[in-house]
Amino acid sequence: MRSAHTVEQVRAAEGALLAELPAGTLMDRAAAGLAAAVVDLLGGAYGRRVLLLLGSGDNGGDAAFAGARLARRGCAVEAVLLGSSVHEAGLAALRAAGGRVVPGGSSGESGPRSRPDVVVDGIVGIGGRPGLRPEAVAELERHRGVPVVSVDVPSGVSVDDGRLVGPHVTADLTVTFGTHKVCHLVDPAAAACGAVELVDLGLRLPPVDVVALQAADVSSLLRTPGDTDHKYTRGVVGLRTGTAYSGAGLLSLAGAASGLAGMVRYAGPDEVADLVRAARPDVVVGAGRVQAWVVGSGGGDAAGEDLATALADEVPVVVDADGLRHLPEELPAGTVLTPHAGELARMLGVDRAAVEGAQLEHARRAADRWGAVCLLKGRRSLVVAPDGRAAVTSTGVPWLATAGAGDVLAGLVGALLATGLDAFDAAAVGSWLHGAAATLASAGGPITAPEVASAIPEAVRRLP
Ligand SMILES: NC(=O)C1=CN([C@@H]2O[C@H](COP(=O)(O)OP(=O)(O)OC[C@H]3O[C@@H](n4cnc5c(N)ncnc54)[C@H](O)[C@@H]3O)[C@@H](O)[C@H]2O)[C@@H](O)CC1
Ligand SMILES: [K+]
Repeated sequence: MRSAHTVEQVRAAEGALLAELPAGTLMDRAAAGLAAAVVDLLGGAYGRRVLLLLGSGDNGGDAAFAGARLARRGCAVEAVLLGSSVHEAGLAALRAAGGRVVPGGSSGESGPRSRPDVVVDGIVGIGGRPGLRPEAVAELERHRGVPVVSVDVPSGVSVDDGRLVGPHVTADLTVTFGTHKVCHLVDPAAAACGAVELVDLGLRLPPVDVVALQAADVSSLLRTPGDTDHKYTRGVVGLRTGTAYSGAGLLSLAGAASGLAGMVRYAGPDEVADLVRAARPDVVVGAGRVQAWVVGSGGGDAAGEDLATALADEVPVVVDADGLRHLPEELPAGTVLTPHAGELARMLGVDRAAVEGAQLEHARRAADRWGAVCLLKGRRSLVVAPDGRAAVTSTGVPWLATAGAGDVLAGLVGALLATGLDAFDAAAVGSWLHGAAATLASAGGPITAPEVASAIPEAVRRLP
């Protein structure tokens, strides 16, 4: 599991460790890891040109000490000072190792002599306010096209919530220390991190609020059938979907009928039921006892009625698409809402851009408002529980942004709920598997929603 901590948690853990260790130990560990990552990226050290962008805090200190290590290994290291002050010990170490300070600025004459092979962004770290000063923006602009390694976080991003609220660095690689921060996992900031590498500092950290499941976590959460299981003990998932748009109904069914639950029931309108009978002999048509319902996908105006009927059964419910327009004031614990950014914006009465810019905040608002798990679909879908816990989905490919993919996801989450997973785990595991299935189906090329559904069993088979 990848875990992300807040700045406050990191500071507390660092403080405790700093008190036990000789001065400079943590920064030395950070700088060693950072220098090694830069050498890896460059494919060597000797003769490589490294440009450090140094701000005034310890983030710049990390970069300067790493620069000293790189200079000792034969890199030509230059530094531009962008802060009102500089980490003096770091700068002294850099100079002693042969690194030199060069003026910044937009003119080629006053700056570094030749194009660097890498820019190391030590402008600000976890102590930074979001945004960048104009000098920093100009300096970054000047080296556009050169790979950027960010120290701890891409400078300028909002570290604790993953927002982007002003100019920021867009990194190829971010080398972070001690633990992941929220901005490494949550979009849109996560998209600015590039690849993320974690350097262990030996911090003792508290439990986390934001995680990203890995394959092994999914494997241990997934309920696999035992010798004594039969179809009913494995769980029955029911669908009241496709009332207005039969295609969406069939796709939610395809997601639900991927073999994870013991049985799938379709309880939608007769016209769609006829299609279901023809397409899916494994699906039982007609209402009956279920352990979880899926409603809303392709539901149109009837989705409100479908939702009310499902809720009356007092089993967990996945509410998708049109169902999200008919939410009652309060929902029972165990409900999963699956909006995309536009739907969540409508639910909360805000602009879509506001949701896209602050995804964690808005998903948390919805989870809190309705007392339900909110699965906000996006490049890195977010699953948030009413108590604020969040799981970020790290699987998937851009090709997954295709019509009907959300219907498949709703069905899949419903099937997982029916197997007995709680709402948070069902949504997190479902979202992870959905992304993994998309990656398998895509194999680098375009995909359609039915192909994603068909690849779910293979995604499960490949779990460790
Ligand atoms: N605390 C520790 O024990 C460790 C900290 N480490 C490093 O220390 C960093 C945190 O250092 P600091 O607390 O000194 O803070 P930062 O280096 O993140 O930045 C704070 C400084 O930047 C200025 N600043 C704030 N926002 C700015 C902006 N938008 N543009 C320009 N300047 C801005 C502030 O005035 C302050 O001088 C971490 O990110 C990490 O890189 C590592 O060395 C590991 C150990
Ligand atoms: K940085």
